[in-house]
Amino acid sequence: MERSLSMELVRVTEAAALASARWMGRGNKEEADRAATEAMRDVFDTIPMKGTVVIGEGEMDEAPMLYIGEKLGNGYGPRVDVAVDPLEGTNIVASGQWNALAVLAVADNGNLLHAPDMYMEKIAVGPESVGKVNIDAPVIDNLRAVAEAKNKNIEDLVVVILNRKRHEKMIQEIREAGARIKLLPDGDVAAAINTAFDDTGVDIMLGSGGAPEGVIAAVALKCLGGDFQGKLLPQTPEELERCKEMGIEDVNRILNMDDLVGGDDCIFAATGVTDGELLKGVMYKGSSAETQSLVMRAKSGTVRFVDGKHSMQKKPDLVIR
Ligand SMILES: O=P(O)(O)OC[C@H]1O[C@](O)(COP(=O)(O)O)[C@@H](O)[C@@H]1O
Repeated sequence: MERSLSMELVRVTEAAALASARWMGRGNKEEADRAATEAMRDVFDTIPMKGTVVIGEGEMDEAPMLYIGEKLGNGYGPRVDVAVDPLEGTNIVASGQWNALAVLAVADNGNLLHAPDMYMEKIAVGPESVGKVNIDAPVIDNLRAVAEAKNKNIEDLVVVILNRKRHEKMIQEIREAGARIKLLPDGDVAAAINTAFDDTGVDIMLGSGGAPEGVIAAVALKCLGGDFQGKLLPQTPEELERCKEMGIEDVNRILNMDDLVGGDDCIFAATGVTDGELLKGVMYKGSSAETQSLVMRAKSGTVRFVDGKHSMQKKPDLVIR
C-alpha cells in the first residue's frame, strides 16, 4: 500500500463523523448511522485504491451501501480489503454519550478475517502486556499478568467491559480480584484502542461484543503493537454454519492477531463523533467544524493524531444530511 493512503483515509472517517455528529442526542440512531454511511460512501470513491468491503453494513440485499462485496475506491491503486463501521456506537450518538467513532480498517487483499455478524469473546491489551494474557485463562490470571507487566497492583487496574447481563459473572470475578471497572454502555472498539494509550487510564478490555468490531479493533492494536485475541460465539445453527463456511471448523479456536488481520501492512483510521478518552468529538463552530482523528499504519508503526478544521462555506455538504 502507498504510504499516502493512510492520510487519504482520514478524509473518509472525518466525513462520516461530521455527518453523524449532527444527530447527537436526538434519539435517532438509524438516522445517525445513515448519515455516517452515506458520507463515508461518498468520499471512498475519491480514494486511490481498489477496495472490496469485507466487513460492512450488511449483505448486499440488506444494505444499500457499504455492503459486503461492494467495490470501493477510484480503481487506481492497491487491491485491499476494507472493513468499515461508519458509526461505531449508534446508541451512544443517539443519547449523546461518550466514545462514538467513525472507523475503518484496510489491509492487503485477503488479509482481513471476513468476520460474520455474530458475537465474539475478546481480550485486548496494550504493548506492555503482549504475550502475557490468554483469552482462555481465568480472569484473575489475566489481571495478575497485566498488573505485573505494567508494574501495578491489581487494585490499580482499570478493566473495561460492556455493561451487559451476559457479563455478570465476569464482572463479579473482576470485582473479586479487586480491580476497578468501567462499565460501557456501548463502543468496545474505542475501549480496545484505549488499552494501548496510557493516558486513557484503561489497562485491559474483556468480554464479548460484535465480531466485526473485533476485527477492526485487532487492526488498531496491530498498528499500536498491542494484543487482541478473539473467539467466535455462534448462537444458532446458522451462525455455526457461517463459521464453518469461513474455514473455522473449531469455533473454540482462539483467533490471534494474525488470524484476524494477516501480514504486516494494515491501516486503521478513526474520527471521534462524540468525546472520548482518546479523541474529541465533532465540534460545530458556526462557519467551521473541528474533528480529531487517529490514523496508524502497522508497517511503519506511525501513529498520527490529526486535527481537522472544516469550512462550512467551502464544504456545504458537511451540513446536515
Ligand atoms: O449491544 P450488544 O448486542 O451487546 O453488542 C455489542 C456491540 O455493540 C456496540 O456496543 C455498538 O454497536 P452499534 O454501533 O452497531 O450500535 C459495539 O461496540 C459492540 O461490539
